[in-house]
Amino acid sequence: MNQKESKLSSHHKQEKSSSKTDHNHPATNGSNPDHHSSVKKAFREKPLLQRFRECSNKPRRRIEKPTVCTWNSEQLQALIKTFQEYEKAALDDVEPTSQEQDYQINAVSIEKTCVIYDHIGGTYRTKRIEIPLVSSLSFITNEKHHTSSSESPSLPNTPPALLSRSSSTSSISTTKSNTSTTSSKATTSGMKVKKKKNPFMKVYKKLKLKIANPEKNIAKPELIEKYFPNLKLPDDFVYILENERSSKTLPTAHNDNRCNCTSKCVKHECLNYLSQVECSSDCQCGSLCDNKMFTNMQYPNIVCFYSKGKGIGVKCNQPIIKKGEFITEYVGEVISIKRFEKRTSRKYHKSLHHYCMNLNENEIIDATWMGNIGRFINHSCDPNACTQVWSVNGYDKVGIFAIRDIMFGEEITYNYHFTIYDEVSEQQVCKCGAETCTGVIGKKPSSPSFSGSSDSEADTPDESENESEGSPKRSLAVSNVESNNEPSQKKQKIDESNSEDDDMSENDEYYMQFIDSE
Ligand SMILES: C[S@@+](CC[C@H](N)C(=O)[O-])C[C@H]1O[C@@H](n2cnc3c(N)ncnc32)[C@H](O)[C@@H]1O
Repeated sequence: MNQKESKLSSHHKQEKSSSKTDHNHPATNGSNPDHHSSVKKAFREKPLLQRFRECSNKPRRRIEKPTVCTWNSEQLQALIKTFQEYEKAALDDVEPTSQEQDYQINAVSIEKTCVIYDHIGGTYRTKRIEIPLVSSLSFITNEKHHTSSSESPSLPNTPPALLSRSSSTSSISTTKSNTSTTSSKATTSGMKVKKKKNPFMKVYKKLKLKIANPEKNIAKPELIEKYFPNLKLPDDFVYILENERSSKTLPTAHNDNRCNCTSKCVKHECLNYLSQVECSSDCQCGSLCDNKMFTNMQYPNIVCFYSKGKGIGVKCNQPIIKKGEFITEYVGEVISIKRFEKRTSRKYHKSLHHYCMNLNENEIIDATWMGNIGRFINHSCDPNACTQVWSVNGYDKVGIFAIRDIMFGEEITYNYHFTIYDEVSEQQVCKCGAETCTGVIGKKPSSPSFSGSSDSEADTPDESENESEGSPKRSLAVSNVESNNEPSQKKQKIDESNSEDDDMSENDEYYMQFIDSE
């Protein structure tokens, strides 16, 4: 315990013992008015110097107004580091046990601002952090820490907050801030080891963003842990299970999607399956229907990993994924072409990675901000998987299927058939490493404006091949589904009466803020 802390704790002890005496001793009973006035009188009669000494010796609680510091998002990492160091120092004072644990520190901003509020050696320090909306931080340290048997367990109803191992010497709070950055109201929070709450749920609820049913559609932390065993989910990304439709597309009628199977739908035999249509819930084969891969999310065991030079990738985590097997759906936000063009022209210029996938002639799947494991699958010029558009309950969906056997540990890839949709953007350098690598991902369309059409020809290398590794090229691109798997379904109707595509959606506003805050 440092000097300040020991001083403080002795003050507290004195204070505690004196207050105990005050309340228990009949002569000092605070409810006795005669006693009060006689004490006051005696005090007043003492010489000034003695009165002063008595007052200054009296233990006083230090109440310091928290000072508010503003932190931008870049300083956040440093802040967390400081905080971790502080935690380590504080923990040295705690009785050690043999326990070794991993500690997770989380910070989630609910409304732009998160306040870290800690208390060291009797001094309060409050730090306000400005984090982009719906941003979370999650740091897992594997360092050995001493743990105290008196360590408090998780605090159940705490708001998403920066969590740390704390003792009585530290506390952390989150704050709600509307538009003002100066007024803040701290609420108490506490430490927790490996908190299992899903932070995005609260964030999304608070911000009223367009996730129609967050309870149902936002993945549970367990699932995220499964897919990202040694990686952290990007801070600005929400893992969703099904497409979110911000475009007003109506489903096509699908009650005529009855297959001819009599007792059991078997893949490659079921007529629906062969025409890339998933059987609906009213399939006569009931629970024996084997053609509900999208709805039942029948994905093999796959995981994300760091794929050198390409960012995050996805690999096979089971002995084999058989040729033809469904791997995953490409899930994201389904938006109209118009909205896609707006977003790309205004927001995605700075993006290093691209997550837009052509769905049909009206719609794009944008997995930039929300999506599933499908959005992490990388491109290869010699891929082992492909994309197909299927009709699922009247809606188009993109599935990723194995085109050959994929063995354990092998990276799953498909050919993006990227279309670069403006004249200024550069093509991305391809680092797939295949013998047949064309050098770049996709090529520019002949027309400068985005047509949404698929370009399935082999990509051709150009002078960008010689681009140095250190300066990644930025491009604006959209992936295209394999041309031989063009949507087999009926055209989907846009609900004209309710189309708001010219307006900024709530999500768009959020994205703008996010980009602006970078
Ligand atoms: C759909 S994302 C794939 C996931 C991405 N790697 C990530 O970390 O989020 C597509 C982006 O990944 C990168 N990428 C995918 N395949 C690549 C490849 N073969 N070579 C270089 N970059 C690749 C590109 O930046 C591309 O725009």
